[in-house]
Amino acid sequence: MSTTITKQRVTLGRVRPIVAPSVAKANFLALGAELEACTAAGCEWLHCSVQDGVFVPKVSFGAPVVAAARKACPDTVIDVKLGCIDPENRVAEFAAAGADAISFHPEATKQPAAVAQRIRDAGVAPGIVLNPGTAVASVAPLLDMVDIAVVMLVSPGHGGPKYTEQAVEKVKALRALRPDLHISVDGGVNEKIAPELLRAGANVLVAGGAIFKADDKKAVVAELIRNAPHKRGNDIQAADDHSGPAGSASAFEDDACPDA
Ligand SMILES: O=C(CO)[C@@H](O)[C@H](O)COP(=O)(O)O
Repeated sequence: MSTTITKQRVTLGRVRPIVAPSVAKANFLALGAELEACTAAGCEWLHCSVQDGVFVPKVSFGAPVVAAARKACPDTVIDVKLGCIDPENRVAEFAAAGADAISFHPEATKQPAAVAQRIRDAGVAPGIVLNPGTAVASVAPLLDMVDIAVVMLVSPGHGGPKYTEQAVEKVKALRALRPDLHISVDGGVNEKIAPELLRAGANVLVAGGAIFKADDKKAVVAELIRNAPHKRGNDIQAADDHSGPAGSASAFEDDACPDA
């Protein structure tokens, strides 16, 4: 299992709650100001959902927008999710654009382990994305090769139902397998379902509409992680239940939190 620092901004170990606005939902006419407002509100990561119109039916944006986000927010983690066929062909481009993390769909490539290694060799933290139809068992052999698992609550680009309960079960299973992993949840995440996802063991909340539609982004960020199990006095049982070997502590830090 990798326990080293992959790149300065994405580290492994005792995880903490992080809010990652999904840049695709920003107002592109005011992108710099929108992203700066997110970081000022306490968002430590920015989530860039790249969709190629093939693996994901919609087209979102590419490396120039990622580079713009990097420029607007030089100290923020730029977390790229490649909704692209053959992600191996995109790694160099997004690493050069300034990505700190690149996640990909295992189904989008014939050689997922090689893609994870290519991302790491580029100095970027690798991650895998689990669509609603992707089982944890099917990605288990890859888990030791990545620093992030993104659990989708929706089918990217398709709309349709939100698979919250299935996502909660996947998060619990992933947390049991990798106590130090960044486990991200994505797709319709809001203040109502965030507590359940955090209790299950997720620590990165990707939120698009919830953040970008809000006038008071700081209040939304605070509300999203208000019941995070890392906070003293809150119920940390669920996180402890999935924190790895017997006797190990909760995966959640006690006191590192954007609004603490
Ligand atoms: O890439 C995707 C979905 O395909 C996500 O990153 C969404 O764009 C998140 O936005 P909300 O569903 O939270 O509004």
